[in-house]
Amino acid sequence: MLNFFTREQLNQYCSTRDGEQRLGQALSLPDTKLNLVEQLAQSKAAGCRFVLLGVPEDIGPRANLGQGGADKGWSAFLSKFVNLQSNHFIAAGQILLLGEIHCADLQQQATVDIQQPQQLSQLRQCVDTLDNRVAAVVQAIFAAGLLPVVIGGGHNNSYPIIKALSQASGQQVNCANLDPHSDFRPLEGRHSGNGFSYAWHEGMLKHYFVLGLHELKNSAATLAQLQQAGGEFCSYQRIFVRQELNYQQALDLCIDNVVQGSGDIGIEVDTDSISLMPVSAFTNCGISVQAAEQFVYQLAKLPRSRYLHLAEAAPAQHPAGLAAGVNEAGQVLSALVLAFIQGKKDQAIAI
Ligand SMILES: N=CN[C@@H](CCC(=O)O)C(=O)O
Repeated sequence: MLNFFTREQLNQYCSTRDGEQRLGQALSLPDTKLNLVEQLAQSKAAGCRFVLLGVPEDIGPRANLGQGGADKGWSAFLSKFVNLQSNHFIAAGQILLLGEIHCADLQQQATVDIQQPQQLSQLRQCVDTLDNRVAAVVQAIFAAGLLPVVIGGGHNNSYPIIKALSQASGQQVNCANLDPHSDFRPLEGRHSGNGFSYAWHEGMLKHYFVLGLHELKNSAATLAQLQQAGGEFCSYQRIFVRQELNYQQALDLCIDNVVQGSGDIGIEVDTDSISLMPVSAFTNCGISVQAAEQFVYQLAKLPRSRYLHLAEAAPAQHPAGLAAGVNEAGQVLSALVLAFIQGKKDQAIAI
């Protein structure tokens, strides 16, 4: 249920220029003769640290009654990332461009009328099927001692990633989530709004902190359930409207929360936290790209942070159209991946 990335695909994204080497020309690609476990072991032995994995789906946001388009986030990322320059600022050889979760069949099944309860329930079943595919591949990456960077699709994919990390590490996972939404909606069938409530309900999530939560984009029931689970947050309004603390102080609260205990740490970014980002739930009342980069960078510096997940980018939702959306989403996603790689390079010895 994983499609390895091929040289032919890469050539479609990567433009070359004499005298320059682009990231796409320097990073590693899988050997299609190997199976996933063999590939990951070989990559690890060859000095790889980061594994790029795409999830080209938007069934999660649609099963959450939201807008589609998150299936194109991965390709937008690739179109920008592989054309960045390869130079001494980045160890491109440490990056494996693994491929993408096979989603085409699920995407095809997802042309349903969500107003019909039975069809909505079918769509949520498809998300459940997707969960199993994502969890299996991500668990293999963790088991190989590598750091997955999961891009594209809805925020529903937080659940299988947390599950994979919890199973690979044998303990509950802590998560820092940059998001206006807590994604702690009821257990009503899987979708992009309940990845963390499902993970908590199944005993896989321990310390959970939402940075930049929007006070009026979370239902009273969701907030009550979050509180009952011991989840914490620092709201967008506390930081930017009432100015009770500054962004760095809020980020420090987040870090202090997720370093508790001994669990591995997940770095989750719903890109709908970023102002003007083309996403399923568009906002112009969000944070800056630089603030999101700082979130990723500072959390990546923690030795126990084990993955980066970038969700919800939906290029077609850009007000100026798809081409502008691909440009914007591709650049922002690339910047956040680079912040993660930089943070791991500057990682502290131990916390
Ligand atoms: N992952 C996003 N979750 C949001 C989506 C909101 C929207 O689509 O408008 C939520 O469930 O509230």
